[in-house]
Amino acid sequence: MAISLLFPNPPLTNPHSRHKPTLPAYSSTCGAKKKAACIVCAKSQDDYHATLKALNSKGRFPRKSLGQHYMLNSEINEQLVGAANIKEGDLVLEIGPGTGSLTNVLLNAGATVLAIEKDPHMVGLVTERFASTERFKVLQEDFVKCHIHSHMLSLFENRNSSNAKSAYAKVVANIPFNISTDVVKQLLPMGDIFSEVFLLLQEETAMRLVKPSLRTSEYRPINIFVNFYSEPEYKFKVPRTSFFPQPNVDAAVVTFKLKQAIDYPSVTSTKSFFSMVVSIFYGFRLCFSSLYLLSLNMIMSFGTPRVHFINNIVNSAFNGKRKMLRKSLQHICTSLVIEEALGDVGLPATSRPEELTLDDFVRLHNLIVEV
Ligand SMILES: C[S@@+](CC[C@H](N)C(=O)[O-])C[C@H]1O[C@@H](n2cnc3c(N)ncnc32)[C@H](O)[C@@H]1O
Repeated sequence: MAISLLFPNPPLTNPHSRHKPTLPAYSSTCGAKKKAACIVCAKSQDDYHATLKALNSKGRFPRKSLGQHYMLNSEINEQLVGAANIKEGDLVLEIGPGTGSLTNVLLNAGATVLAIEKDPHMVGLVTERFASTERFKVLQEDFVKCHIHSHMLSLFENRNSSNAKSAYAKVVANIPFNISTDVVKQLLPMGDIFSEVFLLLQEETAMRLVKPSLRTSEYRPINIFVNFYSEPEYKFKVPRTSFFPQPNVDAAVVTFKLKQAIDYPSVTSTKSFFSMVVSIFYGFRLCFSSLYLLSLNMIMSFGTPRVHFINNIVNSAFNGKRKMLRKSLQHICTSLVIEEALGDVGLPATSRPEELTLDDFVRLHNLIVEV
């Protein structure tokens, strides 16, 4: 009883506050709907009380630094798993399982789930919760730093091939909002591993990634990146009241259908293409050999060169200024050559980066950059 006074539903107390109330033991029955029943405990349902009970069992409070906003609405988890069309035998990567509410729905759909969770207490919680199934594995790692490509490859190798339905895995996750861009940048170039990525993101981020308009300040190099590697789609809005603790913003589910390397836009070099995109947007004067050295440096430090290289390029791009292309590309060739190339692409000589589509960037790159 006391717990509902401390955290009325919807919660009035901010559990991210420094003045944390003590959580008393919660002892009521959960009264689950059969649809969302846990594969371990047929009565469990991941609603408000079950989530508090789970956190309480480990003496945990949601941590803001880990973006811990837990999903209280099983219907949304069902909708997310339904949108991802998860079937028996599918291999799914989940980032941040938390108390395991989404994991539970994925497992119930017949998936084998690899979860990456940073918080050791949550790792303990889901390990116990799903101890009875061999279709669940959790690694205590920071997703931003982990070698997800090699984890997935070894999972594919160890998978019982008779059970495997697809040569590709999917990503289905309610991720912490603060690592959204890192997750997107890391996963989208992995079309050799994943067919689709389904993410619950902050709604504003979802709109920026999926529906940026040309000629607006929302249009950025990350949009070129997203469309280069995937076909993004906005699925549905998730109101902030679905989470505990309630965030200050609404969320949305987006999907990225990953392209195979053979379907990437035809550029002579991915490296020089993204370098050029950044140069165009922000007028950097780094020559490609400097960028190449930078990428070698990253090979040494991180081990996954291509992704981290591009991460760096796109990250840098967020901080710059916008200029006309004939100015920002002067370190590559003369204004005259740039104006001619723009003409060949069918664009005015005064074009600015936010006026170019992905296809325009590709054509321009292939006209002016000698690799
Ligand atoms: C928004 S909560 C979602 C929890 C759960 N999936 C749900 O729907 O209720 C995000 C989860 O990601 C975990 N997390 C935060 N940062 C992480 C990181 N860098 N790598 C892996 N997991 C992380 C948090 O501990 C938390 O469990």
